[in-house]
Amino acid sequence: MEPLIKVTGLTKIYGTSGQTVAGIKDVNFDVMEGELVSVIGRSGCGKTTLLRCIAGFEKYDGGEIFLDGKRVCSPGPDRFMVFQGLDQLFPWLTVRGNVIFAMKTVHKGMTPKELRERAGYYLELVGLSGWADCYPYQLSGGMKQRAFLARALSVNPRVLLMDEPFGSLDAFGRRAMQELLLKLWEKTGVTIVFVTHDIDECIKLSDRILVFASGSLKAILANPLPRPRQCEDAGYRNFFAEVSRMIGEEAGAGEEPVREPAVRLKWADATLR
Ligand SMILES: Nc1ncnc2c1ncn2[C@@H]1O[C@H](COP(=O)(O)OP(=O)(O)OP(=O)(O)O)[C@@H](O)[C@H]1O
Repeated sequence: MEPLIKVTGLTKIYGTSGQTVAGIKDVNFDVMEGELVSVIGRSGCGKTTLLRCIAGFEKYDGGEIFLDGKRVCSPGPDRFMVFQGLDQLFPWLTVRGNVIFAMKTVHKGMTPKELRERAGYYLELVGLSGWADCYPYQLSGGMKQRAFLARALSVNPRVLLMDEPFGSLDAFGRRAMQELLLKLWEKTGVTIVFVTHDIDECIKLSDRILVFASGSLKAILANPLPRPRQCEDAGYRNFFAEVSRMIGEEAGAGEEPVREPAVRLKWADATLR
C-alpha cells in the first residue's frame, strides 16, 4: 500500500543574506492512511516547522512532500491544522457559526439546512450539542478544544495536523481530550500527525513516534503497546524509558542547543541601544 504522506529529504531554512538557521534538515518518513503519528522533541527542534510545511504554509528549500502522490506546495482542504492555544475560534460567531464558517469554505454546494445539520452532527460527536448557540467567551478551555475538533472534522480533511493542541489544558482536561481524540480518530479514520513534547501523550495516542532533535529526524519508534494504554503497566514504563532515553540521548545532555536567530529583530536592536 502506498503511504498517504511521503516526506523525502525535507529541508527548511529560515533567514536571508547569510544569517540562516535550519528549521529542519533532510527529513524522511512516510505516514499511512489512517495512522496516528506523533512528532516529539525538545523546544526548537523543528516540530512546528515540519507541520507547517506539510500544511503548505511554509515554502521548503529542499526535498519533497507528497500527499496521496501529489506534491504539496500550498494549503488545501485535504489538510486541516489545529494550532497551539485557545484563540482559534472567531469570537463574533457562535460555536455552531464557527463550524459552519469552516464548512462553507469547503462544502460549497451545501444548503443552510444541510450545513446546520452537519454542524449539529459534529458538535454532538464532541459533546457540545448544548453549547451550539454560545459564543467562544462562554466556553472553558476544554470546550474550546472540542469546538476546534468539531470544526476540523466537519470539513472532512484527509489529514489533521495538530500542533500541541492540548498544551494549554490542565492534566484532567488534557486526559479528557486525549480520550476524545482517540474516539474520534477511531470513528472517522482520519490520518493524524500530532506534535507534542509530552512523552505520555505521544505514547497514549500514537502508532509511531518521530523523535526530532536539532532539526533532524533521529528515530522512528513503533509503539508496541496494545490500546488502551495504561501507564501502570510494565510494558508502558519500559517504552516510556526508551522514548525518554531517545530524546535525551539524541538531543544531548541538558537543553536543546539554542540555534542563533536567523533574522535580527528590529525592535530588539532598538531596545538594546
Ligand atoms: N519564522 C522563523 N524565522 C526564523 N527562524 C525560525 C522561524 N520559525 C522557526 N524558526 C527557527 O527554526 C527552529 C525550529 O523551530 P520550530 O518552531 O519548528 O520548533 P518547535 O520544535 O516547534 O519548537 P516549540 O516546541 O518550542 O514550539 C528554531 O531554531 C527556530 O528558532
